[in-house]
Amino acid sequence: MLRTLGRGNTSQVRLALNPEGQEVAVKLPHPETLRVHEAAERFGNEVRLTMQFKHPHVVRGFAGTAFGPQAYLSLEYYPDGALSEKLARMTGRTLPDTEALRILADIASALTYLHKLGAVHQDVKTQNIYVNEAGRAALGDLGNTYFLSQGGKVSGSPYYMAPEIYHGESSSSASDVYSLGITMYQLLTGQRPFTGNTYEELMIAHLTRFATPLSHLKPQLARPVGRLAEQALAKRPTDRPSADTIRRALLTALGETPHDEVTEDEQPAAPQQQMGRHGPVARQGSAAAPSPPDKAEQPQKRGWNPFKRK
Ligand SMILES: Nc1ncnc2c1ncn2[C@@H]1O[C@H](COP(=O)(O)OP(=O)(O)OP(=O)(O)O)[C@@H](O)[C@H]1O
Repeated sequence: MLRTLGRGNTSQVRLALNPEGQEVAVKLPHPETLRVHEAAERFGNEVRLTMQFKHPHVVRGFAGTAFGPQAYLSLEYYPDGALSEKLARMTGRTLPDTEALRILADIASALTYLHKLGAVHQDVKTQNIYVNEAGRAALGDLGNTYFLSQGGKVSGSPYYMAPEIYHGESSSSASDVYSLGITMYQLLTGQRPFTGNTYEELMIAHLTRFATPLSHLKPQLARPVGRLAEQALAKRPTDRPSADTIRRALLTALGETPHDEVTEDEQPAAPQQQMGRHGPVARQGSAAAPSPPDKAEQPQKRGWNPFKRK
């Protein structure tokens, strides 16, 4: 292990060299994570799904052990850390438009892929986006991800959480699209559409307020992108566009011709039988847990965690 890259609620992440001499980020669960059943399940879920999904814009997993004292996950290393951390280091917390559009197109592409497979990510936010030196982005933290056909515990992060999740309803591809809409707004304007000093204030904002139209805040933005970002924040899930529609508009705004997303060789491999120390995991679903606080962006109010559901 070369050095510590960061610490989250569940694990610490260290830089290491794999047997091929390549730099990798290694996630090691905290001892408390392994002791608490739900947290250990969530880590195991992340290991299993990260190894299962294969997509250029989903953080790549190289190897892992889902459960037990030797549990770990080796991941592609991103020298800039999470996008939230990169933004916090930048004055104004905004990226040039082309960089923001590219990151959003890549994340919309990752969601298109997951949704096509019947999976829901449940935690799209800048803390879970990683950008490489070429400016290409990948969606990480699959701890809360689940397949709709198998069911899973609903979770999310209050700044990014769709109205129906606040209502206690189930998550869906549309609730991921809502979180993508918040991320679009944040990356393209430098501000969040909904703010609050308490969980309740934030909930009321998401349930009852309407964001200032992106076209007002950013008149130079390609109209279809602005319109779709606003529609992504629709209160009713059925009024939101698909991740693929958003992906196509973002690519068009970048001057590219969008092609179809999922190809044969992008399908996930069969579940990795050798992974768990105690045999393969039968099915995932109950592994989700509330999201972590974001150290860089957390409001200064004590006793309230804007990244945890009540
Ligand atoms: N692939 C990576 N490359 C570089 N740095 C990383 C990578 N993955 C994680 N990190 C760093 O480690 C920190 C902790 O990672 P992460 O937030 O995923 O931890 P976690 O405990 O698994 O998550 P959670 O808090 O959601 O339970 C990140 O904020 C980031 O700084």
